[in-house]
Amino acid sequence: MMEIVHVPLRERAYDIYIGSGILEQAGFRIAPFLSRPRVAVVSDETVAGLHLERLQAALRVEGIDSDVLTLPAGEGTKSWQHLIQTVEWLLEQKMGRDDVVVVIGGGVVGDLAGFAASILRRGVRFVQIPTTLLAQVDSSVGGKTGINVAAGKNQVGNFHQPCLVLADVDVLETLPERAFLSGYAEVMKYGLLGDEKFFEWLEQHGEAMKAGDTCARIAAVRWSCQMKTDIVIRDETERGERALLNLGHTFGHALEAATGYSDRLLHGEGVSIGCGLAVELSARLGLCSQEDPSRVRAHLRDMGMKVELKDIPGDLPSAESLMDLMSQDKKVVAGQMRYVLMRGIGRAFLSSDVPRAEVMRLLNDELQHAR
Ligand SMILES: NC(=O)c1ccc[n+]([C@@H]2O[C@H](COP(=O)([O-])OP(=O)(O)OC[C@H]3O[C@@H](n4cnc5c(N)ncnc54)[C@H](O)[C@@H]3O)[C@@H](O)[C@H]2O)c1
Ligand SMILES: O=C(O)C(=O)C[C@@H](O)[C@H](O)[C@H](O)COP(=O)(O)O
Ligand SMILES: [Zn+2]
Repeated sequence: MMEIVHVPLRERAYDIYIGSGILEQAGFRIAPFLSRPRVAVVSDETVAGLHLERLQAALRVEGIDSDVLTLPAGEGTKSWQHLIQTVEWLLEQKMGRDDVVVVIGGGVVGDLAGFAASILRRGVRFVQIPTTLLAQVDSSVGGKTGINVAAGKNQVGNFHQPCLVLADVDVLETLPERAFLSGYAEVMKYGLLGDEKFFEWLEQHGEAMKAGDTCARIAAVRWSCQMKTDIVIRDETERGERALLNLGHTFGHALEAATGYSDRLLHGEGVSIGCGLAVELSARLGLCSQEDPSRVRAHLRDMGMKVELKDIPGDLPSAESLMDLMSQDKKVVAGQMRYVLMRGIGRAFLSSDVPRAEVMRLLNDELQHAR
């Protein structure tokens, strides 16, 4: 069972292979990109322990040698410290301009090592082998790479497209449920932002995906990658439409910063809560019906996801502080916040016309429930 999504970005075009048994094909799929039979692999400790051996075996079948850098698992790895470590290691490995870096793991190592590849000798090619649902449907596609810094989430980075993406849904079998649901938030985001039919399909098949149904997982990954590709090819560097992929992220990124990029709140959990807030804000502004926030939050609850601020363990800062964190958002233009809002499910749009007082009211109401 295999699907291919092509990303037609002229000289940066690439294919996304999605299916079962794709990891075993890594050697012959990567070989055509190599100028010599050697790659540098970057992973994290958890993924390396579970899936690295199979990757290296698949490479060996094609006579490809691999050296491996294994980083700590978790959001904290998307840092200056680990960026330096990764770049220095790639230089020690004498990875040249014509070599290829292979990243196997979730969005954390994908974003970090993709960024390292983008600045190594002013840019070397890299292959993404995403092992979380989130990475398969979102972070491995579209070329956003980067790290978190004191000023905020992904504030230092680059657009650098991979040359190949290998998404093997079999590796999701070892993924803990919490990480699966975090990725599911980004899947649901696509339905909310641009395709009500997909949202309906998720309402019907979300449980099957969670239970491990391979066909449902392949279908959802393909659908998501195709939707992201369609947007990215029209607006690769986020001058306009691509910002729709940021639905739920203005709130979500601020919440991740407020919780210290820690285990208290995973990226997708921030997105899940952020999508709930974005649709609630849209309803309060009279842009969509009052039923929409209820429907979205009901589906999230049914799936067992975090939905409201009260679902975040521990204390949260004030609405004022959250607004301050949100002011670092990359969608800000001329000092003005821009929000992704909804006219209905599947009908997101970008707006700079949102009264600050309305956002403050929403955050204060939600914080009150959380106390
Ligand atoms: N570049 C983009 O377009 C983009 C899009 C969405 C999210 N992101 C970024 O992605 C990051 C989140 O990615 P993530 O959710 O994949 O987190 P992650 O990379 O931290 O992975 C989650 C956890 O699952 C473990 N893991 C990974 N694959 C596994 C497997 N198959 N079996 C068992 N455990 C496994 C990891 O070791 C980690 O502990 C955030 O930093 C977010 O900002 C980037
Ligand atoms: O690919 C995009 O564009 C996205 O916005 C996808 C998001 O899910 C992702 O979290 C991205 O890293 C956020 O980008 P940022 O520019 O808001 O940091
Ligand atoms: Zn995201």
